[in-house]
Parts: sequence; structure tokens; C-alpha cells
Amino acid sequence: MTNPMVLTLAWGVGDAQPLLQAMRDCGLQPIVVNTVGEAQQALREHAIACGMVLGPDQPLPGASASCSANEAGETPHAVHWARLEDTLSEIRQHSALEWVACCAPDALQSLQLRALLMECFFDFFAYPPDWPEVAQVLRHIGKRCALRQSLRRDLQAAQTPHVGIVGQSPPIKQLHKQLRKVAQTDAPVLLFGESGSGKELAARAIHRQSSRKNELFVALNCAAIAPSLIQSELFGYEKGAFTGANARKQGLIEAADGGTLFLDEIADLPLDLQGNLLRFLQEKTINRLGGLESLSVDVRVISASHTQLERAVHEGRFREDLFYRLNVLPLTVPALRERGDDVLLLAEHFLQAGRGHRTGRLQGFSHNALMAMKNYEWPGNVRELSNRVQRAVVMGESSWISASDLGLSMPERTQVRALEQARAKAERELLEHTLNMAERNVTRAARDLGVSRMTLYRLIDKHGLILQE
Ligand SMILES: Nc1ncnc2c1ncn2[C@@H]1O[C@H](COP(=O)(O)OP(=O)(O)OP(=O)(O)O)[C@@H](O)[C@H]1O
Repeated sequence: MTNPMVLTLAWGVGDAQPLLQAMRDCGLQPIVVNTVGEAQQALREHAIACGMVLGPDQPLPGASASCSANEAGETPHAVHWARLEDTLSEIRQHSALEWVACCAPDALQSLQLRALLMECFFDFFAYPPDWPEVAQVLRHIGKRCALRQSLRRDLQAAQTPHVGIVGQSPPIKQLHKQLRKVAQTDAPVLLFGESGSGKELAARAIHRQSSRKNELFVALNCAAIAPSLIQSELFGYEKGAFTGANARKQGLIEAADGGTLFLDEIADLPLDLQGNLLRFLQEKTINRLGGLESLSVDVRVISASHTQLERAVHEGRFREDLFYRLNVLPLTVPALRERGDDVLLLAEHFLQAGRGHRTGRLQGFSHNALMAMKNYEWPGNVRELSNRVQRAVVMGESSWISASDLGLSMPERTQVRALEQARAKAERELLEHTLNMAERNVTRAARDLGVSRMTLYRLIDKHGLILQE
């Protein structure tokens, strides 16, 4: 394994040479920088694994042994370290390095320094540090940094640039392929998938990859609008068509002329309007409400449903002829729980998107957050993940987002499994012990345990015990 390169900022340390030698002796390669410019250059030229700040190791001028405060209540150490904050945040704009600090023990009395250490550093040591321990922490950080970089690389690779669908699991790759194919035709597409799984995003991806991409994509959620209003929303109306129709209104179908109309929750389209939609799909013309003129419109229709439409057809809630008209190219958007590690790529994607809303520093997800996300079932799919990450970014207080910031408990399944394993182990030990006490006599052992011989045989079988009767 190569020695990790450590970007080392000598921040007012007296003689840095012995400290740098101690780092080298522990297998680290310190790359010493003094300014933000030098740090940027080092980051460009070397594969830096982590950062180290060597703070003052001697009492600072003006500081008594007990670290006296100035009029503003700041100790010389606090004043000295506070200047570092700006330097660090400038370096951070160019890299997501994690940092470790070395500081004088008395400096730790400063409230400001402690706050800075909590906010900006992965770990800290007081002089004289235990160098092998420091080296271990820096190596650990280097590994985490490499992992994060690979996650970001995968995230970039997983984003189809112009369609915005993040993911690289086999079901998502398959969906990408299908979306590209259906984008080449004008036939109606019917998207199935659980709520929040990305059906609208998939519909937009079809539009963006189709020859209609320079025209409008118009979306209507049939479940989100009062049934009495859907008719006028979709087909528009003429002036005077009903009380309150003071001017002609263009409907969404007309507005989407040349483009794509996305009808979400199509199962909620009222029965009487299903006939109108069918007529439009067959004849490619519409009549505004109260209008006599038939208008030709060229619109591609993509519809979506989170329920099985066949059941609605079977129950007489959805017209069978319309179902067949819409269901020319059926596609299913997979649930998030079927997409393996995509959940982590998506979480990172939403974290990057939400970063701007956070005032404090944000490093990423803690290990327990990653585990909790992987183990959760995500009933609300990608929308739920996006909401949980956004909330954690805004409300979380530490620089690492934890499982509880996401409102998730630690993987229950792991806990349950651990409990089951502990129970099985205890059961096996008790059986072994009792059988030994009974000199492997099943009748006696069963009596001692208070179970029937049959039960004991079953348990012996379950744990693969040997009787030697
Ligand atoms: N693969 C993905 N990559 C990035 N963002 C996604 C992905 N899938 C879904 N999203 C985001 O998740 C949210 C929900 O997606 P969308 O509205 O497309 O789901 P839906 O299946 O249409 O939901 P509903 O059934 O409730 O209408 C949106 O903000 C969308 O941008």
C-alpha cells in the first residue's frame, strides 16, 4: 500500500521539522503548504488523501499559562485559530478533504477552538500526539475519502446528462433502454409504477429524447384536480360556454400541440371524460367546451397509473377501449427498493442538490445513515428519499447526516438477525449442556428440559447435534 499523502498546513507551529519527521516515520507523506494558492497547486499535482493542520505547539504571545482572554473574551489561541477558518473554507471550495488538527492542550480551553474543531475537523490531537494513532486516523480518513470520490464518480456516470434519471442498477439501465426506444415512435405509452417512483421523470425523459423535444411537455395529474374541472382543463372552452366563462380558454391538449401530454393517475379520469379522450386519441381532433369547431391537434400522449388499470377495467371504472388505446407501449418504473445501491447514489444526488440550503459544513452521510437507507423499504420511493434527505440537510446539526437525521432507525433487520442468532446460540448451548449432564440420554435430557422426546429430537436435528446414544 502506498503511503498516504497528507496536505499539511503549518499553522503557526514553531519548528515543524520534528513533527513532519514523526509523520514520515509513521508512513505518511506530508506535503507542506502555507497558503491557499499552494494548497490548490498541491491538490492539482498530487493524489492527496487527507489534510492535517499543525497548530502552535508553544504558548502564544500574550497568552499566560492559563490562556488569558482579551476584552472580547477571546483567548490568543481562539484568535489565532479563527483565522484558519477562512483559509480552510477556501481550500474546501476546491476539494472535499477531511482534516485532522494538532493543537496545544491549553488551546482546548477556548470555546471557539472547540467549536471550530467540531465543525471543521474529523479528529484532533493535543501535543505531543501519539503519532501511530494519528497515522491510523489519517489512513482511515484517506479510505473514506477514496470511497466518497468513487461514489461521486459513479453518481456522475449514473446520470444520463439530459434526462436527469439517476441510477445504474440493472432495472434502471433496462428502463433507460426502453425509454430510448419508445422515444423514437409516436405511439401512446402507459407507465406503471408505485407512487413517487419517477413516472413523470420517465415521461419527461421520453419527451426529451423524442423528435418533439423542442415543443411543450404538458402534465396533468387527474387525481389532483376536481373532476368537474378536468374537462375544461383538458379541452378548454369558448367564451360564454358556461356562467363565468368570460373569455375563450385554451385547454392543455391544445397547448401541447406538437409536443407531449402527460396524464398522471389516469385511473382517476371521470368516466364521461374517458369517452372524450378516446375520441381525441382516435380522431386527433378536439372540441372546446361550447365550441362547434373541431380543432386538429398533434399531441403524443403518455399516461401513468400507480394502480393496475386492468382491475379498474374489470370493475367497470375504466373504459376497456380507452385502456387498449393508451396501453400500446406499457412500461414499468421499478420501485426504489428493487434498485440496490441506486438508493445511495440518489441520496448523494439529493444531498448535492440541497447543499446550498445548509449554512454549516456538510461532509456527507454517516455509516449508520448509509446502512439505514439500504435497509429501509422506501414505500414512498424516490420522492420519500428526496424529502428525507432535504429535511436532514436543513435540520441536521452535525456535519455528518445520521440515520436519525433522516428519521430512520438503525437497520432493524440486522438487530433482529442478531437477536435470532443470540437465541439460537443460547438454545444450542443449553441443549449441549443438558445432554451432557444426562450422559446423552434423550429421555432424561427431555425430562430435565421439560419438553417431550419428540421436541428434543427436533431441536437436536435443528442444531445438528450428535447423540452417540
Ligand atoms: N431516478 C431518479 N433520479 C433523480 N430523481 C428522481 C428519480 N426518480 C424520481 N426522482 C425525483 O423524485 C420525485 C418523484 O418523482 P415523480 O414525480 O416522477 O414520481 P411519480 O412516480 O410520477 O409520482 P406519483 O405517482 O406520485 O405521480 C421527483 O422530484 C423526481 O424528480
